[in-house]
Amino acid sequence: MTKNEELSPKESHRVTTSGDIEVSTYLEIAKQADTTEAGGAVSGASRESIVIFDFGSQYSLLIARRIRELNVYCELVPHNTPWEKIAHLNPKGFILSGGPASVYAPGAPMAPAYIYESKMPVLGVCYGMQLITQQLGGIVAEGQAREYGHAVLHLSEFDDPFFKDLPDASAAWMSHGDRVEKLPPDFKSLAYTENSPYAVMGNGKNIYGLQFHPEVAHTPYGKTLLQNFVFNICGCQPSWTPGHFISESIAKIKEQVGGGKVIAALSGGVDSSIVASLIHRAIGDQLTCIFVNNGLLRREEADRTLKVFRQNLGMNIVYVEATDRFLKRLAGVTDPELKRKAIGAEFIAVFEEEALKLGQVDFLAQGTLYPDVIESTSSVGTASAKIKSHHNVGGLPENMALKLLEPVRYLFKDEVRQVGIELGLPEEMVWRQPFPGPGLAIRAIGEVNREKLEMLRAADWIVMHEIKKAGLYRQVWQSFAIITDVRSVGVMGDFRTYGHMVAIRAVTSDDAMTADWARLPYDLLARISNRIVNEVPGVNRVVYDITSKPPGTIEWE
Ligand SMILES: Nc1ncnc2c1ncn2[C@@H]1O[C@H](COP(=O)(O)OP(=O)(O)OP(=O)(O)O)[C@@H](O)[C@H]1O
Ligand SMILES: O=c1[nH]c(=O)c2[nH+]cn([C@@H]3O[C@H](COP(=O)(O)O)[C@@H](O)[C@H]3O)c2[nH]1
Ligand SMILES: NC(=O)CC[C@H](N)C(=O)O
Ligand SMILES: [Mg+2]
Repeated sequence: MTKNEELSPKESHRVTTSGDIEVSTYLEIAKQADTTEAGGAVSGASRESIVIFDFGSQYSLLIARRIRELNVYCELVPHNTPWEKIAHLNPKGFILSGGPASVYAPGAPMAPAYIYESKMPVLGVCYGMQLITQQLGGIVAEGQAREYGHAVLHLSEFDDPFFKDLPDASAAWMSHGDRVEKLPPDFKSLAYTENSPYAVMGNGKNIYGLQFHPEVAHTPYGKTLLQNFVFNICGCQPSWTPGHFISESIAKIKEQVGGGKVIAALSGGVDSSIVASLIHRAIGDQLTCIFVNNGLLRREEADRTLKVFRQNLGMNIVYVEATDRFLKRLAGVTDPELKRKAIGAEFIAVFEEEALKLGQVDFLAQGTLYPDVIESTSSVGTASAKIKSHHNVGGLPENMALKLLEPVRYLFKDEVRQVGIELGLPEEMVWRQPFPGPGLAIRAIGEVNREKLEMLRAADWIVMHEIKKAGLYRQVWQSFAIITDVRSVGVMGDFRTYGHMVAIRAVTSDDAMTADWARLPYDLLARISNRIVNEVPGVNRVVYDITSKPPGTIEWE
C-alpha cells in the first residue's frame, strides 16, 4: 500500500502463487557476498546478465531484486570490481547504484573505465547518474534545495524506448542533495521534476541516468523503467528462472547444522516465526526457541505470542522473564545508538545463558532481514552509510560464542510474508505489523523508565485498537505511539497541566526501505488523540508525524 490518498478500510488483496516461493536468488547473492570470488555461485557461463555496481546505496539489493523479478539474471558487485571478475557473467548492460558519497568529494568511489569503453548500455541511478555526468564531462554540484521523498516526474521526450508505457506525469521517490548542473556532451534532459531539471538524462544511444530511485516501491513506474532498460535498451530475454527458496533453504540448514543444536530467538514477529518454522522443518527437535520478555513489549504481547505459538507450532519454546535486567541495563542511557547496542548485547547474554542450560548449542538463529543488515552496516563491500544499529545486527557484541544462522538475511519483508503463507503459518502471524526487537525502548525518547513505558503502553494500546476498529490494520505498514520528553502546558478541568507529548506514527510501505506517512482519516486521528489525552495519565498533547522515509526513518530512534 504505497498510494498517498486518504485510507479507507478494504480487504487487502495479495496474490500468492502456490507451491514454493521463487526468491532463492538472494541465497546466491548471499553466497556471493560470503565468498571472495565474485560470482562464485553462478553456473552456466553463457547466460546473459545485468551487472549492478554497488556504490553503497540503501537500495542496491532492491535493484537486484527488481531485475530478477523480470526473469533476468543479475549480480550486485562492489563498485571497483575488475572486468576479469565479471566477464564470465556475460553482461548485457550495467547499472550504477546510488550511494551516500558526493561525486565531487575527494576519494569518492568511481566507476571503472571499462563500463564506458565497452559501449554497452549503462543506467545510472542517483549517485550513478551523477557519476556518469562527472566521468563523461558534465558538472555535478551541491543542490540549493534537497529532495527527499515524493516528487512529480514530467516527461519531456515521449518517444524514447526507455519511456515505453510511462504516463506523461508520475510519482518518483527522491533521496539526494547533489544535482547535475551541466549535462555531459551529447546528453539531453528527457524528464524533469520541480527541483531537478535533469531528472532523467540520456545520450540518444544507450546511456541513461535517473536522479530518482526506480527500484523503490514508492516509485510506481520504476519497474516499468527498469523493464524498458533491461529489455528495450539492453536486449535481454526474460529467460532466467529463480530456484525455490523453501526447499533450498531447508537443504542448506540441514547441511550447515548437521547433528548440532540450534536455539532460535523468537519474538512472535513474522520473521522469527518463519525462521523457526523453516529450521523446525529441517532439523525438528534439534531446535529450541527462546522468547525473551525484555520488559519492552506491548501490552499483553508476551501472553498472546506464547499462546499463538503453543497452539500452532509444535516446537520447544523456553520463556525467559528478563524485564529487570534489561531495564537495569538501560537506566541512564539516552543516546539511541547506545540504547540499541545495550539491548543487542543483553539479548545475546540471555541467549548464551539459555544455551548453556541446554548443553552444547552451536547456532543462534535470528529472523534478520536485509533492511536490518543494510541499515546497520557502514560497509557492504563498498561505501554504504550506517543509519542505525539494528539490535540483531549492528547491536551484536563482537565476541559471540554461538554461530549465527539467518536464513532470511537477504530477503525483504514482503518476500518473508510470502514464505510464511507458503509454509501455512496462521494469518495472525504473517500479517502482524512489524515490531522492532528493541521494542518500546526506541519509542520512548530519552531515558527509558517504567513510568514512561507504562504511558507508552497505554497510548500504543489505544492506537492499535482504534486502527484495528477502523479496519486499517493491514493497510498501514506500522502504526504506533512514541512518547517524547517534550512537555507542554495544557488545561484540563480548569487546571493547568504540564504533561508529556505523544506522537503518532503510521506509515505505508511495502518493504520498510521507503515509507510514506499514512493519510489516516481525520476522525480516526481525532478519536486516537482524544482517547490518549483522556485515558493516559501524564500525557496532555498528541501530534501526528507527517514525515516520509526518506528523509525520516520509520522508528524515531
Ligand atoms: N523478544 C524477543 N525474544 C527473542 N528474540 C527476539 C525478540 N525480539 C526480537 N528478537 C530477535 O530479533 C530478530 C529481529 O527482530 P524483528 O522485530 O526485526 O523481527 P521479528 O520480530 O521476527 O519480525 P517483525 O519485524 O515482524 O516484528 C527476531 O527475528 C528475533 O530473532
Ligand atoms: O528487529 C528490529 N531491530 C531493530 O533494532 C530495529 N530498528 C528498526 N526496526 C524495524 O525496521 C524497519 C525499518 O525501520 P527504520 O525505518 O526505523 O529504520 C521498521 O519496520 C522498524 O520497526 C527494527 N527491527
Ligand atoms: N541517493 C543517492 O544516490 C544520493 C547521491 C548523493 N549522495 C546525493 O546526495 O545527491
Ligand atoms: Mg519484531
